[in-house]
Amino acid sequence: MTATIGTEDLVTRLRAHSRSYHDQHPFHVRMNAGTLSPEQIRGWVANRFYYQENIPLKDAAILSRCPDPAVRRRWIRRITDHDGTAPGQGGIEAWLRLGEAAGLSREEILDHRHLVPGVRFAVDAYVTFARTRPWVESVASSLTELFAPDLMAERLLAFERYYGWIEPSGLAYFRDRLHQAPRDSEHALEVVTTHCLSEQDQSAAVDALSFKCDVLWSMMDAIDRAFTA
Ligand SMILES: O=C(O)c1cc(C(=O)O)c2c(n1)C(=O)C(=O)c1cc(C(=O)O)[nH]c1-2
Repeated sequence: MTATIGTEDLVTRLRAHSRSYHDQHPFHVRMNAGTLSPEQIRGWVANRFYYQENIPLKDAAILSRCPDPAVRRRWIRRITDHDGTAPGQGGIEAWLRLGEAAGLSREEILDHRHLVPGVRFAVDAYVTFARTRPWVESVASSLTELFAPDLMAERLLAFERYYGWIEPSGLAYFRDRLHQAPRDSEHALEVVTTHCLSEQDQSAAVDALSFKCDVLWSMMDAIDRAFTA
């Protein structure tokens, strides 16, 4: 028989990954300290768009592998948050508006001309993970969102304070995520703690979160290398 281990332990192990979250990446540290140039901010926005575009594909992959209607009913909300329910709505559109507010054209964001190989590889690896790993592991990999709200709040303050050349209406994406991310991560944590009862399943969940921290970190490394002289 496989031993059952307390969920408190699991939550502690998962939360400990805040230490490898991308908020501590030197590029983010410089962003929040207000020392990035407009070109560097634009490079980050254009590259992060590839992540934004792929999040709904990743969530659709999770839905396609999840046998539980109750989980699917809540998880599907993530897709409509990003895609909206009509043209001109949703998070992907909000990110495009952030790009425009920062001086990029829609066209140059959508055609990926600024996308660097390392970001493409990291994001594609995240989507492939969701398509190939057990669905609960993919849910666990989304738990970086436990750590996202603090970074979003810090980023909002930094953008308002240091990057006044960005049209303030372009920051709506970050404001929306401030309440979406806690709602989403609370659900993901509920799924993981309900389904991962054996040491083996709990370790797989922790490994999935570790993999995701690496995805985010690799994206930042690639952006930093491409846009820092
Ligand atoms: O700007 C960020 O630092 C950040 C981080 C993360 C994250 O921690 O995965 C997400 C987002 N933003 C985000 O906007 C978003 O929609 C999102 C979805 C997910 C996910 O894994 O399902 N993470 C994140």
